[in-house]
Amino acid sequence: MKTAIATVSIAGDFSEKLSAIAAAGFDGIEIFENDFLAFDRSPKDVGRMVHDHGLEISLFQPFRDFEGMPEPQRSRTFARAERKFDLMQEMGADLVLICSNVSPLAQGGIDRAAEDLRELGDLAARCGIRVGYEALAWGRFINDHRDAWEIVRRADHPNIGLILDSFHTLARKTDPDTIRAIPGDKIFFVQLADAPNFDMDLLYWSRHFRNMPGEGDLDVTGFMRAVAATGYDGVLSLEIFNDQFRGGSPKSIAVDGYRSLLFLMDQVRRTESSGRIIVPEMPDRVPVAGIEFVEFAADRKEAEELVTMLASLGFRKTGRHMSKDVELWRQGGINIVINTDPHGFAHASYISHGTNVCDIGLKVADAKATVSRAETLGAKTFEQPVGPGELKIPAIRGLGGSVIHFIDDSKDLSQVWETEFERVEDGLKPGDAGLTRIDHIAETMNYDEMLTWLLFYRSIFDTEKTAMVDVIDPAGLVRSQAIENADGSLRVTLNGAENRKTLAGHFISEGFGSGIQHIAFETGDIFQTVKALTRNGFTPLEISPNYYDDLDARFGLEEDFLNALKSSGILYDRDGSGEYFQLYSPTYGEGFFFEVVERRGGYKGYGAANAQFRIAAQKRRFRAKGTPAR
Ligand SMILES: O=C(O)c1ccc(O)c(O)c1
Ligand SMILES: [Mg+2]
Repeated sequence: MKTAIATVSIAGDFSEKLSAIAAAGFDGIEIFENDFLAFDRSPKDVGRMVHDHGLEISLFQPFRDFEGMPEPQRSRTFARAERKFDLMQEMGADLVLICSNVSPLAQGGIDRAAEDLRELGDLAARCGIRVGYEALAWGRFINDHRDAWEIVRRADHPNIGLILDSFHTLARKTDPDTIRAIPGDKIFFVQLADAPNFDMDLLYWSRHFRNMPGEGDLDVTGFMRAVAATGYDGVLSLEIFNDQFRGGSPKSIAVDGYRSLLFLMDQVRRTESSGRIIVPEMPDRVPVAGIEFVEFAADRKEAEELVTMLASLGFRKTGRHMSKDVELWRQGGINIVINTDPHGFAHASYISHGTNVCDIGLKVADAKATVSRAETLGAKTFEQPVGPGELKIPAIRGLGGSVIHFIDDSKDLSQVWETEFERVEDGLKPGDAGLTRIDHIAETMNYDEMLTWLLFYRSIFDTEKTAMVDVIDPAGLVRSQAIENADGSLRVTLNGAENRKTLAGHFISEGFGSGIQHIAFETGDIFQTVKALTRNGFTPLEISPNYYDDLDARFGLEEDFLNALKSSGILYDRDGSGEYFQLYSPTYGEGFFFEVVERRGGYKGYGAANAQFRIAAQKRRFRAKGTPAR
């Protein structure tokens, strides 16, 4: 498989783009003509620069408004094409993209267009150039790949072929399986892009909101399966027009792009065996069976406050590490590790972020295979020296430089707690609060980073994404989207802050980076949990009484039930299949907090409708504590 990416997809000037694209592992680039025109080096120099980066020019594009022009524009158009062919020869490009005509002067007619292309084919052949014809979704007469193919078929010229672009096909809801009938050798090039499912003008949608395959809602996999079935084994190229990417980090956008292509092709290979597209071998997406632990980095003093909160939530200290200053706190199936050791990764994480969740452990079937897939997809592996009595646990880097460890059922890893920790009695008497497992972890990041982490989780783990929801903070918008597996044993919410004044934005700026901002524990009975928490001295976040009036108005709740919610500060939601109860801890440090949830029936969400009221309450509490208003 040869991979490429269009220069429009990435921020920076032409040479920055090239460096980022080459470093990410692509074989080639599509030179978007304006990127060349804006650059002040000759076509020859550009060709040399591309070559010096170990890349090839896979495509030069776009040539606009070609087919179906009346005279005198027609002759002008052919003269313009000839000039561009000269330019391409100097650059060392041998494939040009012609997109379907959008000019008001254009005349329709499949045969007229086919004749124009045939004539252009002769001109191109003399220059050693091939021409690919692409239907823009908003083309004046040609806006469907089936019509573009019919024109190419009738042009019947070895130098004229078809260019497919997943966006144009899928945005118009054209069945991608219609591609299966096209001979693979007449498809000269394939462009790939995904997009979120918006109902908007096609051109505007395409020019501003495309994203990497796997980041959006289009069936790019279905499209690519159909392409693979034709026997096409040419270049797969990303052509992503995206406002955010234009201002993003060239390096990280390029890395995401490469990851998205590998992810896509790996999926295609598993479902379309007749295809001829070669992808590096990797294990399939990894099913996760749950969160085995979360680890906090802290110093001893700050750990005290954290431990007090955990104890009030019903956790007990059950283990002390054999050789390090590390404690294990447990309740139900939840393991919380508190690492105050003055050496190693956790300490480094504490130094740069303050007290924070520096590490999570995921339960998987095969920890080594998990790292192998992640590594093939460009994730960074993590290792640190193994101390006396410690196990070597496979790990990768996650959000904000944190670590994700993988625990499987192999003999040593499944015994990690018994091997590395000695049992202790904490001498405390807090009652167990009935917390059973981690329902979800919530990661906060800059909005610009959200797609990166969405793709990270979706490509490595067998997970899907939920729809994006808006969370209203009094100081701005935070967008939230969850990644989850089918049985709910892994749920991660990604929360993208657009500014620093929101609770989420404040957490990022004061914690020096993205990270886990809250952890939600599950209980089987929230009212019993509240009783235990009260006995343990836990004070929940207080919610405005106005919220409960509205709950009653919306759901018509029993008076006793409503009062029970209100007196305990429990937030409530309902969907078609079940109910959801949420209780919050006060915030800790720069805005970290715990949540307790109960799901009844098949409730699927995360209480998005309640988030605004929770945030307002948290901000009120910040102010009451005398912390500056935020
Ligand atoms: O938006 C455009 O004009 C445009 C140009 C070239 C393409 O390949 C494309 O998909 C869109
Ligand atoms: Mg295109």
